[in-house]
Amino acid sequence: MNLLKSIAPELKHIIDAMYSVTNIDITIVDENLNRIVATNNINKVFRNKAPVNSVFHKSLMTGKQYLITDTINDPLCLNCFNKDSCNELAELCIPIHFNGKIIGVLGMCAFNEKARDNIINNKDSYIKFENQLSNIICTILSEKRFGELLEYRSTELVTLINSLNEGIIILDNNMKIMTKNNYINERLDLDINLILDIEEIIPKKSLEELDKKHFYGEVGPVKIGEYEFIINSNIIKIGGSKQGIILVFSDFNKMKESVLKSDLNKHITTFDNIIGESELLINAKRQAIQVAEKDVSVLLIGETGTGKEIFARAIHTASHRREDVFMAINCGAIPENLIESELFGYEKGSFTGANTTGKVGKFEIAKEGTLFLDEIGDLPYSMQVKILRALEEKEITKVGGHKSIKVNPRVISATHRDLHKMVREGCFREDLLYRLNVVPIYIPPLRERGYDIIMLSRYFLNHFSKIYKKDLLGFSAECEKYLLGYSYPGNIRELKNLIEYATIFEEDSIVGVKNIRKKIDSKDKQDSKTLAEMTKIYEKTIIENYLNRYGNSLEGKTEVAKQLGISMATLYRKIE
Ligand SMILES: Nc1ncnc2c1ncn2[C@@H]1O[C@H](COP(=O)(O)OP(=O)(O)OP(=O)(O)O)[C@@H](O)[C@H]1O
Repeated sequence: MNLLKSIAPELKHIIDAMYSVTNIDITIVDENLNRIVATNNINKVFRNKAPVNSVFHKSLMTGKQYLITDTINDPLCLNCFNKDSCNELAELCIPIHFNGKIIGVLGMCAFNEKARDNIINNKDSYIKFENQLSNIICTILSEKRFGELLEYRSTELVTLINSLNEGIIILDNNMKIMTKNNYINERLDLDINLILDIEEIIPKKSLEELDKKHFYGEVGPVKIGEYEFIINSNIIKIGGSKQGIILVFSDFNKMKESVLKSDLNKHITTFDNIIGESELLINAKRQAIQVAEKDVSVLLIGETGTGKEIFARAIHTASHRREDVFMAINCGAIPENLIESELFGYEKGSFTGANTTGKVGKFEIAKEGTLFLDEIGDLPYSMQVKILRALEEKEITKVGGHKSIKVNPRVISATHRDLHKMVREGCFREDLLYRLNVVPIYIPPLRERGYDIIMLSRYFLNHFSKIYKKDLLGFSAECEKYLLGYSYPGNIRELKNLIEYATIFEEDSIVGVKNIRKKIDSKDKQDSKTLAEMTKIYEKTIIENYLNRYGNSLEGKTEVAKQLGISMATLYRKIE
Protein backbone atom coordinates (compact mmCIF):
# COMPACT_ATOMS: atom_id res chain seq x y z
CA MET A 1 0.00 0.00 0.00
CA ASN A 2 1.38 3.40 -1.01
CA LEU A 3 1.69 5.26 2.26
CA LEU A 4 1.36 8.78 0.94
CA LYS A 5 -1.55 7.84 -1.31
CA SER A 6 -3.39 6.43 1.72
CA ILE A 7 -3.35 9.91 3.31
CA ALA A 8 -3.78 11.97 0.13
CA PRO A 9 -6.82 13.95 1.42
CA GLU A 10 -4.91 14.98 4.57
CA LEU A 11 -1.83 15.97 2.48
CA LYS A 12 -4.00 18.05 0.21
CA HIS A 13 -5.26 19.99 3.23
CA ILE A 14 -1.68 20.64 4.36
CA ILE A 15 -0.41 21.94 1.02
CA ASP A 16 -3.53 24.05 0.44
CA ALA A 17 -3.01 25.63 3.86
CA MET A 18 0.65 26.29 3.06
CA TYR A 19 -0.31 27.81 -0.29
CA SER A 20 -2.79 30.20 1.30
CA VAL A 21 0.00 31.48 3.61
CA THR A 22 2.96 31.52 1.18
CA ASN A 23 1.38 31.80 -2.27
CA ILE A 24 3.94 29.27 -3.48
CA ASP A 25 2.62 26.24 -5.36
CA ILE A 26 3.38 22.90 -3.81
CA THR A 27 3.28 19.28 -4.93
CA ILE A 28 4.10 16.00 -3.25
CA VAL A 29 5.36 12.92 -5.14
CA ASP A 30 5.83 9.41 -3.82
CA GLU A 31 8.92 7.18 -4.03
CA ASN A 32 8.04 6.34 -7.67
CA LEU A 33 7.69 10.02 -8.64
CA ASN A 34 3.91 9.65 -8.88
CA ARG A 35 2.24 12.90 -8.06
CA ILE A 36 0.05 12.34 -5.01
CA VAL A 37 -1.27 15.87 -4.49
CA ALA A 38 -0.62 19.37 -5.87
CA THR A 39 -2.00 22.85 -5.51
CA ASN A 40 -4.32 23.96 -8.29
CA ASN A 41 -1.76 25.82 -10.51
CA ILE A 42 0.51 22.80 -10.63
CA ASN A 43 -2.39 20.51 -11.47
CA LYS A 44 -2.91 22.68 -14.56
CA VAL A 45 0.68 22.52 -15.88
CA PHE A 46 2.17 19.24 -14.63
CA ARG A 47 1.52 15.68 -15.62
CA ASN A 48 0.84 13.03 -13.00
CA LYS A 49 4.49 12.02 -12.74
CA ALA A 50 7.50 14.20 -11.86
CA PRO A 51 10.16 14.09 -14.64
CA VAL A 52 13.01 11.57 -14.55
CA ASN A 53 16.36 13.19 -13.56
CA SER A 54 14.47 16.14 -12.15
CA VAL A 55 15.46 17.69 -8.82
CA PHE A 56 12.55 15.71 -7.30
CA HIS A 57 14.24 12.58 -8.56
CA LYS A 58 17.61 13.62 -7.10
CA SER A 59 16.10 14.46 -3.73
CA LEU A 60 14.45 11.02 -3.64
CA MET A 61 17.75 9.29 -4.45
CA THR A 62 19.98 11.24 -2.08
CA GLY A 63 17.57 12.23 0.70
CA LYS A 64 18.89 15.78 0.45
CA GLN A 65 17.15 19.11 0.03
CA TYR A 66 17.78 21.14 -3.13
CA LEU A 67 17.10 24.80 -3.79
CA ILE A 68 17.19 25.80 -7.47
CA THR A 69 16.96 29.49 -8.21
CA ASP A 70 17.96 29.42 -11.90
CA THR A 71 16.30 26.45 -13.59
CA ILE A 72 17.83 27.20 -17.01
CA ASN A 73 21.47 27.19 -15.95
CA ASP A 74 21.58 25.11 -12.77
CA PRO A 75 23.68 21.95 -13.45
CA LEU A 76 21.18 19.91 -11.39
CA CYS A 77 18.58 20.53 -14.08
CA LEU A 78 20.81 19.64 -17.02
CA ASN A 79 19.60 16.09 -17.52
CA CYS A 80 16.01 16.68 -16.51
CA PHE A 81 13.58 15.08 -18.98
CA ASN A 82 11.42 18.17 -18.75
CA LYS A 83 14.23 20.72 -19.21
CA ASP A 84 12.97 22.12 -22.51
CA SER A 85 9.42 22.77 -21.42
CA CYS A 86 10.07 23.74 -17.79
CA ASN A 87 8.53 27.10 -16.84
CA GLU A 88 9.52 27.22 -13.18
CA LEU A 89 11.67 30.09 -11.99
CA ALA A 90 12.71 28.47 -8.72
CA GLU A 91 12.15 25.20 -6.88
CA LEU A 92 12.78 23.86 -3.37
CA CYS A 93 12.64 20.06 -2.95
CA ILE A 94 12.32 18.60 0.55
CA PRO A 95 12.48 14.81 1.11
CA ILE A 96 9.81 13.18 3.30
CA HIS A 97 11.02 10.61 5.83
CA PHE A 98 8.96 7.89 7.52
CA ASN A 99 10.39 5.14 9.72
CA GLY A 100 13.93 5.87 8.48
CA LYS A 101 12.95 5.64 4.81
CA ILE A 102 12.37 8.29 2.15
CA ILE A 103 8.81 7.85 1.02
CA GLY A 104 8.44 10.95 -1.17
CA VAL A 105 9.37 14.54 -1.87
CA LEU A 106 7.57 17.81 -1.28
CA GLY A 107 8.38 20.44 -3.89
CA MET A 108 7.73 24.18 -3.65
CA CYS A 109 7.59 25.60 -7.19
CA ALA A 110 7.73 29.28 -8.15
CA PHE A 111 6.11 30.22 -11.48
CA ASN A 112 6.51 33.98 -11.05
CA GLU A 113 9.03 36.49 -9.66
CA LYS A 114 7.08 37.12 -6.47
CA ALA A 115 6.96 33.43 -5.59
CA ARG A 116 10.66 33.05 -6.50
CA ASP A 117 11.62 35.93 -4.16
CA ASN A 118 9.49 34.42 -1.45
CA ILE A 119 11.34 31.08 -1.73
CA ILE A 120 14.74 32.78 -1.77
CA ASN A 121 13.99 35.17 1.12
CA ASN A 122 12.45 32.50 3.37
CA LYS A 123 14.59 29.60 2.31
CA ASP A 124 16.00 29.04 5.82
CA SER A 125 12.61 28.66 7.42
CA TYR A 126 11.37 26.43 4.55
CA ILE A 127 14.47 24.27 4.91
CA LYS A 128 13.82 23.91 8.65
CA PHE A 129 10.29 22.88 7.78
CA GLU A 130 11.57 19.48 6.60
CA ASN A 131 11.61 17.92 10.06
CA GLN A 132 8.21 19.25 10.99
CA LEU A 133 6.74 18.01 7.75
CA SER A 134 8.06 14.52 8.35
CA ASN A 135 6.65 14.60 11.89
CA ILE A 136 3.22 15.71 10.69
CA ILE A 137 3.10 12.98 8.04
CA CYS A 138 4.34 10.44 10.54
CA THR A 139 1.53 11.37 12.95
CA ILE A 140 -1.11 11.20 10.24
CA LEU A 141 0.16 7.80 9.07
CA SER A 142 0.30 6.42 12.61
CA GLU A 143 -3.22 7.62 13.34
CA LYS A 144 -4.41 6.14 10.09
CA ARG A 145 -2.83 2.81 10.97
CA PHE A 146 -4.29 2.93 14.47
CA GLY A 147 -7.71 3.64 13.02
CA GLU A 148 -7.36 0.72 10.65
CA LEU A 149 -6.24 -1.53 13.48
CA LEU A 150 -9.20 -0.41 15.55
CA GLU A 151 -11.53 -1.12 12.67
CA TYR A 152 -9.95 -4.54 12.20
CA ARG A 153 -10.24 -5.35 15.90
CA SER A 154 -13.87 -4.34 16.08
CA THR A 155 -14.69 -6.34 12.94
CA GLU A 156 -12.82 -9.26 14.45
CA LEU A 157 -14.87 -8.94 17.64
CA VAL A 158 -18.18 -8.66 15.81
CA THR A 159 -17.31 -11.74 13.71
CA LEU A 160 -16.34 -13.58 16.85
CA ILE A 161 -19.50 -12.82 18.78
CA ASN A 162 -21.59 -13.62 15.73
CA SER A 163 -19.99 -17.03 15.40
CA LEU A 164 -20.69 -17.98 19.01
CA ASN A 165 -23.24 -20.62 19.84
CA GLU A 166 -24.50 -18.53 22.71
CA GLY A 167 -26.45 -15.31 22.75
CA ILE A 168 -24.63 -12.07 23.53
CA ILE A 169 -26.11 -8.70 24.39
CA ILE A 170 -23.90 -5.76 25.31
CA LEU A 171 -25.43 -2.89 27.25
CA ASP A 172 -24.06 0.55 28.03
CA ASN A 173 -24.22 2.10 31.50
CA ASN A 174 -27.76 3.33 30.85
CA MET A 175 -28.91 -0.21 30.06
CA LYS A 176 -29.21 0.67 26.39
CA ILE A 177 -28.48 -2.23 24.03
CA MET A 178 -25.27 -1.49 22.12
CA THR A 179 -24.75 -4.84 20.42
CA LYS A 180 -26.59 -8.13 20.09
CA ASN A 181 -25.26 -11.08 18.17
CA ASN A 182 -26.78 -13.19 15.38
CA TYR A 183 -27.55 -16.06 17.75
CA ILE A 184 -29.82 -13.99 19.97
CA ASN A 185 -31.41 -12.23 16.97
CA GLU A 186 -32.21 -15.57 15.36
CA ARG A 187 -33.36 -17.35 18.51
CA LEU A 188 -35.65 -14.58 19.68
CA ASP A 189 -36.60 -13.51 16.18
CA LEU A 190 -35.34 -9.95 16.78
CA ASP A 191 -34.93 -7.44 13.99
CA ILE A 192 -31.17 -6.81 13.55
CA ASN A 193 -31.67 -3.08 13.11
CA LEU A 194 -34.37 -2.53 15.67
CA ILE A 195 -33.05 -1.02 18.91
CA LEU A 196 -35.04 -2.58 21.71
CA ASP A 197 -35.15 -1.94 25.37
CA ILE A 198 -33.49 -4.74 27.37
CA GLU A 199 -36.70 -5.08 29.38
CA GLU A 200 -38.47 -6.06 26.18
CA ILE A 201 -36.15 -9.07 25.98
CA ILE A 202 -35.43 -10.18 29.54
CA PRO A 203 -38.24 -10.40 32.11
CA LYS A 204 -38.07 -7.55 34.60
CA LYS A 205 -37.73 -9.96 37.53
CA SER A 206 -34.59 -11.54 36.08
CA LEU A 207 -33.10 -8.13 35.39
CA GLU A 208 -33.74 -7.14 38.99
CA GLU A 209 -32.05 -10.33 40.13
CA LEU A 210 -29.00 -9.53 38.01
CA ASP A 211 -29.04 -5.99 39.31
CA LYS A 212 -28.92 -7.32 42.88
CA LYS A 213 -25.79 -9.22 41.90
CA HIS A 214 -24.37 -5.99 40.42
CA PHE A 215 -24.44 -7.74 37.05
CA TYR A 216 -21.79 -10.15 38.11
CA GLY A 217 -23.40 -13.57 38.23
CA GLU A 218 -25.95 -15.88 36.78
CA VAL A 219 -29.75 -16.20 36.67
CA GLY A 220 -31.93 -18.82 35.18
CA PRO A 221 -33.25 -20.81 33.63
CA VAL A 222 -35.20 -17.78 32.32
CA LYS A 223 -38.02 -18.42 29.88
CA ILE A 224 -37.79 -16.08 26.86
CA GLY A 225 -40.06 -16.89 23.95
CA GLU A 226 -39.90 -20.62 23.37
CA TYR A 227 -36.47 -20.93 24.98
CA GLU A 228 -35.07 -21.28 28.46
CA PHE A 229 -31.74 -19.60 29.05
CA ILE A 230 -29.14 -19.43 31.78
CA ILE A 231 -28.10 -15.76 31.66
CA ASN A 232 -24.59 -14.99 32.78
CA SER A 233 -23.60 -11.37 33.23
CA ASN A 234 -20.31 -9.59 33.56
CA ILE A 235 -19.36 -5.95 33.67
CA ILE A 236 -17.07 -4.16 31.23
CA LYS A 237 -14.54 -2.11 33.15
CA ILE A 238 -12.21 0.48 31.72
CA GLY A 239 -9.62 1.91 34.08
CA GLY A 240 -11.52 0.46 37.02
CA SER A 241 -14.86 2.10 36.24
CA LYS A 242 -17.92 0.32 34.89
CA GLN A 243 -18.58 1.15 31.25
CA GLY A 244 -21.11 -1.48 30.29
CA ILE A 245 -22.52 -4.96 30.77
CA ILE A 246 -22.20 -8.18 28.82
CA LEU A 247 -25.00 -10.72 29.00
CA VAL A 248 -24.38 -14.27 27.78
CA PHE A 249 -27.41 -16.47 27.06
CA SER A 250 -26.85 -20.25 27.20
CA ASP A 251 -29.62 -22.55 26.04
CA PHE A 252 -30.60 -24.52 29.13
CA ASN A 253 -32.20 -27.32 27.12
CA LYS A 254 -29.03 -27.75 25.08
CA MET A 255 -27.10 -28.22 28.32
CA LYS A 256 -29.59 -30.91 29.23
CA GLU A 257 -29.42 -32.45 25.76
CA SER A 258 -25.65 -32.85 26.02
CA VAL A 259 -26.16 -34.84 29.22
CA LEU A 260 -28.86 -36.84 27.45
CA LYS A 261 -26.54 -37.46 24.52
CA SER A 262 -23.72 -38.72 26.71
CA ASP A 263 -26.36 -40.87 28.33
CA LEU A 264 -27.49 -42.22 24.96
CA ASN A 265 -23.93 -43.30 24.26
CA LYS A 266 -24.30 -45.63 27.20
CA HIS A 267 -27.25 -47.32 25.35
CA ILE A 268 -30.80 -47.20 26.50
CA THR A 269 -31.23 -49.81 29.20
CA THR A 270 -34.52 -51.69 29.38
CA PHE A 271 -35.68 -54.53 31.62
CA ASP A 272 -34.88 -56.90 28.72
CA ASN A 273 -31.20 -56.06 29.22
CA ILE A 274 -31.34 -57.44 32.74
CA ILE A 275 -30.37 -61.07 32.24
CA GLY A 276 -31.59 -63.78 34.60
CA GLU A 277 -34.53 -66.03 35.29
CA SER A 278 -34.06 -66.91 38.94
CA GLU A 279 -37.09 -66.38 41.13
CA LEU A 280 -35.36 -63.72 43.18
CA LEU A 281 -34.42 -61.72 40.11
CA ILE A 282 -37.82 -62.11 38.46
CA ASN A 283 -39.41 -60.83 41.68
CA ALA A 284 -37.15 -57.78 41.74
CA LYS A 285 -37.86 -57.10 38.07
CA ARG A 286 -41.62 -57.47 38.59
CA GLN A 287 -41.58 -54.96 41.45
CA ALA A 288 -39.45 -52.53 39.45
CA ILE A 289 -41.74 -52.75 36.40
CA GLN A 290 -44.75 -52.11 38.63
CA VAL A 291 -43.31 -48.93 40.16
CA ALA A 292 -41.57 -47.61 37.04
CA GLU A 293 -44.58 -45.57 35.87
CA LYS A 294 -45.64 -44.46 39.37
CA ASP A 295 -43.03 -41.71 39.87
CA VAL A 296 -42.39 -42.74 43.47
CA SER A 297 -39.00 -42.84 45.20
CA VAL A 298 -37.34 -46.23 44.94
CA LEU A 299 -34.54 -47.55 47.10
CA LEU A 300 -32.52 -50.34 45.49
CA ILE A 301 -30.83 -52.45 48.12
CA GLY A 302 -28.13 -54.90 47.19
CA GLU A 303 -24.49 -55.78 47.45
CA THR A 304 -21.96 -54.12 45.23
CA GLY A 305 -22.11 -55.13 41.57
CA THR A 306 -25.55 -56.77 41.76
CA GLY A 307 -26.99 -54.51 39.07
CA LYS A 308 -28.57 -51.66 41.04
CA GLU A 309 -27.64 -49.04 38.42
CA ILE A 310 -28.87 -51.19 35.53
CA PHE A 311 -32.19 -51.52 37.41
CA ALA A 312 -32.34 -47.75 37.99
CA ARG A 313 -31.77 -47.11 34.27
CA ALA A 314 -34.41 -49.65 33.26
CA ILE A 315 -36.93 -48.00 35.63
CA HIS A 316 -36.13 -44.61 34.08
CA THR A 317 -36.59 -45.99 30.54
CA ALA A 318 -39.94 -47.51 31.48
CA SER A 319 -41.18 -44.28 33.14
CA HIS A 320 -42.83 -41.26 31.55
CA ARG A 321 -39.55 -39.38 32.18
CA ARG A 322 -37.72 -41.53 29.61
CA GLU A 323 -37.21 -38.59 27.21
CA ASP A 324 -35.51 -36.54 29.94
CA VAL A 325 -32.18 -36.84 31.72
CA PHE A 326 -31.03 -39.84 33.75
CA MET A 327 -28.35 -38.49 36.05
CA ALA A 328 -26.30 -40.89 38.17
CA ILE A 329 -24.28 -39.61 41.12
CA ASN A 330 -22.07 -41.77 43.25
CA CYS A 331 -22.40 -40.11 46.66
CA GLY A 332 -19.40 -42.08 47.94
CA ALA A 333 -17.05 -40.93 45.19
CA ILE A 334 -17.43 -37.16 45.59
CA PRO A 335 -15.32 -35.50 48.30
CA GLU A 336 -17.43 -34.21 51.16
CA ASN A 337 -16.58 -30.57 50.54
CA LEU A 338 -17.70 -30.77 46.90
CA ILE A 339 -20.87 -32.78 47.19
CA GLU A 340 -23.22 -29.86 47.84
CA SER A 341 -21.94 -27.90 44.86
CA GLU A 342 -22.10 -31.01 42.65
CA LEU A 343 -25.71 -31.61 43.60
CA PHE A 344 -27.03 -28.07 43.85
CA GLY A 345 -24.52 -26.07 41.75
CA TYR A 346 -22.83 -22.86 42.82
CA GLU A 347 -22.81 -19.19 42.04
CA LYS A 348 -19.68 -17.82 40.43
CA GLY A 349 -16.88 -16.94 42.81
CA SER A 350 -18.70 -18.52 45.76
CA PHE A 351 -15.64 -20.40 47.01
CA THR A 352 -11.94 -20.67 46.29
CA GLY A 353 -11.34 -22.90 43.30
CA ALA A 354 -14.91 -22.43 42.04
CA ASN A 355 -15.30 -22.06 38.32
CA THR A 356 -15.56 -18.34 37.52
CA THR A 357 -18.76 -18.85 35.55
CA GLY A 358 -20.61 -20.76 38.28
CA LYS A 359 -22.09 -24.20 37.82
CA VAL A 360 -25.46 -25.81 37.32
CA GLY A 361 -25.97 -28.69 39.76
CA LYS A 362 -27.12 -32.23 39.02
CA PHE A 363 -30.51 -31.61 40.67
CA GLU A 364 -31.19 -28.72 38.31
CA ILE A 365 -30.03 -30.59 35.20
CA ALA A 366 -32.24 -33.56 36.09
CA LYS A 367 -35.07 -31.39 37.40
CA GLU A 368 -37.62 -33.13 35.18
CA GLY A 369 -35.69 -36.40 34.83
CA THR A 370 -34.41 -39.14 37.11
CA LEU A 371 -31.70 -38.67 39.70
CA PHE A 372 -29.90 -41.85 40.68
CA LEU A 373 -28.21 -41.39 44.06
CA ASP A 374 -25.85 -44.32 44.26
CA GLU A 375 -24.18 -45.28 47.57
CA ILE A 376 -26.68 -43.08 49.41
CA GLY A 377 -25.36 -44.52 52.71
CA ASP A 378 -22.09 -42.66 52.08
CA LEU A 379 -23.84 -39.29 52.01
CA PRO A 380 -22.36 -37.03 54.73
CA TYR A 381 -24.82 -36.45 57.57
CA SER A 382 -24.77 -32.68 57.02
CA MET A 383 -25.89 -33.19 53.42
CA GLN A 384 -28.72 -35.52 54.30
CA VAL A 385 -30.93 -32.74 55.65
CA LYS A 386 -30.29 -30.62 52.53
CA ILE A 387 -31.27 -33.47 50.22
CA LEU A 388 -34.38 -34.10 52.30
CA ARG A 389 -35.33 -30.44 52.06
CA ALA A 390 -34.76 -30.47 48.28
CA LEU A 391 -37.00 -33.51 47.89
CA GLU A 392 -39.74 -32.30 50.25
CA GLU A 393 -39.89 -28.71 49.07
CA LYS A 394 -38.96 -29.46 45.47
CA GLU A 395 -36.54 -26.58 45.41
CA ILE A 396 -32.84 -26.00 45.87
CA THR A 397 -30.51 -23.07 46.48
CA LYS A 398 -27.08 -22.96 44.89
CA VAL A 399 -23.97 -22.71 47.05
CA GLY A 400 -23.37 -18.99 47.51
CA GLY A 401 -26.82 -18.21 46.06
CA HIS A 402 -30.03 -16.85 47.55
CA LYS A 403 -32.66 -17.70 45.00
CA SER A 404 -34.70 -20.89 45.16
CA ILE A 405 -34.78 -22.99 42.02
CA LYS A 406 -37.71 -25.31 41.41
CA VAL A 407 -36.70 -28.94 40.83
CA ASN A 408 -38.77 -32.08 40.58
CA PRO A 409 -36.59 -35.08 39.77
CA ARG A 410 -37.69 -38.63 40.40
CA VAL A 411 -35.23 -40.04 42.87
CA ILE A 412 -33.96 -43.58 42.76
CA SER A 413 -31.35 -44.32 45.37
CA ALA A 414 -29.19 -47.34 45.98
CA THR A 415 -27.19 -48.75 48.82
CA HIS A 416 -25.29 -51.84 49.82
CA ARG A 417 -25.51 -50.80 53.46
CA ASP A 418 -28.15 -51.51 56.08
CA LEU A 419 -29.64 -48.04 56.32
CA HIS A 420 -32.01 -49.01 59.17
CA LYS A 421 -28.98 -50.04 61.22
CA MET A 422 -27.29 -46.75 60.29
CA VAL A 423 -30.38 -44.89 61.54
CA ARG A 424 -30.19 -46.78 64.83
CA GLU A 425 -26.51 -45.87 65.09
CA GLY A 426 -27.30 -42.22 64.41
CA CYS A 427 -25.39 -42.07 61.08
CA PHE A 428 -28.37 -41.76 58.76
CA ARG A 429 -31.43 -39.56 59.16
CA GLU A 430 -34.62 -41.49 59.69
CA ASP A 431 -36.74 -38.85 57.91
CA LEU A 432 -34.57 -39.11 54.79
CA LEU A 433 -34.73 -42.90 54.87
CA TYR A 434 -38.56 -42.72 54.90
CA ARG A 435 -38.49 -40.26 52.04
CA LEU A 436 -36.21 -42.44 49.88
CA ASN A 437 -37.55 -45.82 50.90
CA VAL A 438 -41.12 -45.46 49.62
CA VAL A 439 -40.60 -48.61 47.57
CA PRO A 440 -37.60 -50.74 48.57
CA ILE A 441 -36.46 -53.29 46.01
CA TYR A 442 -34.01 -55.97 47.02
CA ILE A 443 -31.54 -56.93 44.28
CA PRO A 444 -30.27 -60.42 45.11
CA PRO A 445 -26.59 -61.31 45.20
CA LEU A 446 -25.36 -63.50 42.39
CA ARG A 447 -24.55 -66.48 44.65
CA GLU A 448 -28.28 -66.76 45.44
CA ARG A 449 -29.33 -66.72 41.81
CA GLY A 450 -28.29 -70.25 40.83
CA TYR A 451 -28.48 -70.91 37.11
CA ASP A 452 -28.46 -67.14 36.36
CA ILE A 453 -24.69 -67.49 36.78
CA ILE A 454 -24.53 -69.67 33.66
CA MET A 455 -26.99 -67.48 31.72
CA LEU A 456 -24.94 -64.39 32.53
CA SER A 457 -21.64 -66.17 31.79
CA ARG A 458 -22.87 -67.18 28.33
CA TYR A 459 -24.22 -63.69 27.74
CA PHE A 460 -20.87 -62.08 28.66
CA LEU A 461 -18.91 -64.70 26.68
CA ASN A 462 -20.92 -63.85 23.59
CA HIS A 463 -20.44 -60.13 24.27
CA PHE A 464 -16.63 -60.29 24.78
CA SER A 465 -16.07 -62.84 21.97
CA LYS A 466 -17.38 -60.20 19.57
CA ILE A 467 -15.21 -57.49 21.08
CA TYR A 468 -12.01 -59.59 21.13
CA LYS A 469 -12.89 -61.39 17.88
CA LYS A 470 -12.67 -64.88 19.42
CA ASP A 471 -14.58 -67.95 18.26
CA LEU A 472 -15.52 -69.46 21.61
CA LEU A 473 -18.43 -71.90 21.62
CA GLY A 474 -19.17 -72.07 25.36
CA PHE A 475 -17.85 -73.42 28.66
CA SER A 476 -16.65 -76.87 29.57
CA ALA A 477 -18.87 -78.80 32.04
CA GLU A 478 -16.10 -78.56 34.64
CA CYS A 479 -15.90 -74.81 34.17
CA GLU A 480 -19.67 -74.34 34.54
CA LYS A 481 -19.60 -76.38 37.74
CA TYR A 482 -16.78 -74.24 39.04
CA LEU A 483 -18.60 -71.03 38.10
CA LEU A 484 -21.75 -72.22 39.88
CA GLY A 485 -19.81 -73.04 43.04
CA TYR A 486 -18.01 -69.73 43.45
CA SER A 487 -19.35 -67.07 45.89
CA TYR A 488 -18.86 -63.84 43.82
CA PRO A 489 -18.28 -61.18 46.49
CA GLY A 490 -18.15 -58.65 43.64
CA ASN A 491 -21.33 -60.14 42.12
CA ILE A 492 -22.12 -59.58 38.44
CA ARG A 493 -19.34 -57.05 37.99
CA GLU A 494 -16.88 -59.69 39.17
CA LEU A 495 -18.39 -62.38 36.93
CA LYS A 496 -18.22 -60.00 33.97
CA ASN A 497 -14.50 -59.34 34.60
CA LEU A 498 -13.85 -63.03 35.04
CA ILE A 499 -15.44 -63.90 31.70
CA GLU A 500 -13.63 -61.06 29.96
CA TYR A 501 -10.33 -62.39 31.29
CA ALA A 502 -11.15 -65.96 30.22
CA THR A 503 -12.23 -64.79 26.76
CA ILE A 504 -8.92 -63.04 26.21
CA PHE A 505 -6.67 -65.86 27.43
CA GLU A 506 -8.57 -69.01 26.35
CA GLU A 507 -6.73 -70.86 23.60
CA ASP A 508 -9.26 -73.68 23.01
CA SER A 509 -12.63 -73.38 21.34
CA ILE A 510 -14.46 -73.76 24.66
CA VAL A 511 -13.60 -72.01 27.89
CA GLY A 512 -12.03 -74.33 30.41
CA VAL A 513 -11.63 -73.87 34.13
CA LYS A 514 -7.90 -73.01 34.04
CA ASN A 515 -8.04 -69.28 33.38
CA ILE A 516 -11.11 -68.76 35.55
CA ARG A 517 -9.40 -70.43 38.48
CA LYS A 518 -6.19 -68.48 37.86
CA LYS A 519 -8.04 -65.18 37.96
CA ILE A 520 -9.93 -66.04 41.14
CA ASP A 521 -6.72 -67.24 42.83
CA SER A 522 -4.92 -64.02 41.96
CA LYS A 523 -7.83 -62.08 43.42
CA ASP A 524 -7.67 -64.12 46.62
CA LYS A 525 -3.99 -63.22 46.85
CA GLN A 526 -4.94 -59.59 46.45
CA ASP A 527 -7.58 -59.99 49.13
CA SER A 528 -5.03 -61.41 51.57
CA LYS A 529 -3.33 -58.03 51.83
CA THR A 530 -2.95 -56.30 55.21
CA LEU A 531 -5.20 -53.36 56.05
CA ALA A 532 -2.28 -50.96 55.62
CA GLU A 533 -1.54 -52.37 52.15
CA MET A 534 -5.17 -52.18 51.11
CA THR A 535 -5.47 -48.62 52.45
CA LYS A 536 -2.41 -47.65 50.44
CA ILE A 537 -3.86 -49.13 47.25
CA TYR A 538 -7.20 -47.42 47.93
CA GLU A 539 -5.50 -44.09 48.56
CA LYS A 540 -3.55 -44.44 45.34
CA THR A 541 -6.73 -45.17 43.36
CA ILE A 542 -8.40 -42.06 44.78
CA ILE A 543 -5.39 -39.90 43.95
CA GLU A 544 -5.20 -41.36 40.43
CA ASN A 545 -8.88 -40.58 39.86
CA TYR A 546 -8.26 -37.00 40.97
CA LEU A 547 -5.19 -36.69 38.77
CA ASN A 548 -7.25 -37.93 35.82
CA ARG A 549 -9.79 -35.25 36.58
CA TYR A 550 -7.45 -32.30 37.18
CA GLY A 551 -4.48 -33.39 35.04
CA ASN A 552 -0.94 -34.45 35.79
CA SER A 553 0.55 -30.98 35.35
CA LEU A 554 1.91 -28.97 38.27
CA GLU A 555 -1.35 -26.96 38.42
CA GLY A 556 -3.32 -30.21 38.31
CA LYS A 557 -1.33 -31.67 41.17
CA THR A 558 -1.62 -28.47 43.21
CA GLU A 559 -5.42 -28.60 42.77
CA VAL A 560 -5.54 -32.31 43.70
CA ALA A 561 -3.49 -31.65 46.85
CA LYS A 562 -5.85 -28.79 47.72
CA GLN A 563 -8.99 -30.85 47.11
CA LEU A 564 -7.69 -33.76 49.17
CA GLY A 565 -6.42 -31.50 51.95
CA ILE A 566 -2.83 -32.77 51.78
CA SER A 567 0.49 -31.05 51.10
CA MET A 568 2.27 -31.37 47.75
CA ALA A 569 5.05 -33.32 49.48
CA THR A 570 2.52 -35.84 50.82
CA LEU A 571 0.91 -36.08 47.38
CA TYR A 572 4.25 -36.86 45.72
CA ARG A 573 5.07 -39.42 48.41
CA LYS A 574 1.73 -41.16 47.91
CA ILE A 575 2.01 -41.41 44.14
CA GLU A 576 5.61 -42.55 44.11
N1 LIG B 1 -28.83 -58.77 35.22
C1 LIG B 1 -27.82 -58.24 34.51
N2 LIG B 1 -27.69 -58.52 33.23
C2 LIG B 1 -26.64 -58.04 32.53
N3 LIG B 1 -25.68 -57.27 33.03
C3 LIG B 1 -25.77 -56.95 34.31
C4 LIG B 1 -26.84 -57.39 35.12
N4 LIG B 1 -26.69 -56.91 36.35
C5 LIG B 1 -25.55 -56.19 36.33
N5 LIG B 1 -24.99 -56.20 35.11
C6 LIG B 1 -23.73 -55.57 34.72
O1 LIG B 1 -22.85 -55.71 35.82
C7 LIG B 1 -22.10 -54.49 36.07
C8 LIG B 1 -22.39 -53.96 37.46
O2 LIG B 1 -23.75 -53.54 37.52
P1 LIG B 1 -24.22 -52.19 38.23
O3 LIG B 1 -23.22 -51.14 38.04
O4 LIG B 1 -25.61 -51.92 37.81
O5 LIG B 1 -24.15 -52.68 39.73
P2 LIG B 1 -24.37 -51.86 41.06
O6 LIG B 1 -25.12 -52.72 41.99
O7 LIG B 1 -24.97 -50.53 40.74
O8 LIG B 1 -22.88 -51.67 41.53
P3 LIG B 1 -22.32 -50.70 42.70
O9 LIG B 1 -23.00 -51.10 43.97
O10 LIG B 1 -20.86 -51.00 42.73
O11 LIG B 1 -22.64 -49.32 42.25
C9 LIG B 1 -22.52 -53.55 34.97
O12 LIG B 1 -21.60 -53.68 33.91
C10 LIG B 1 -23.88 -54.06 34.53
O13 LIG B 1 -24.14 -53.74 33.20
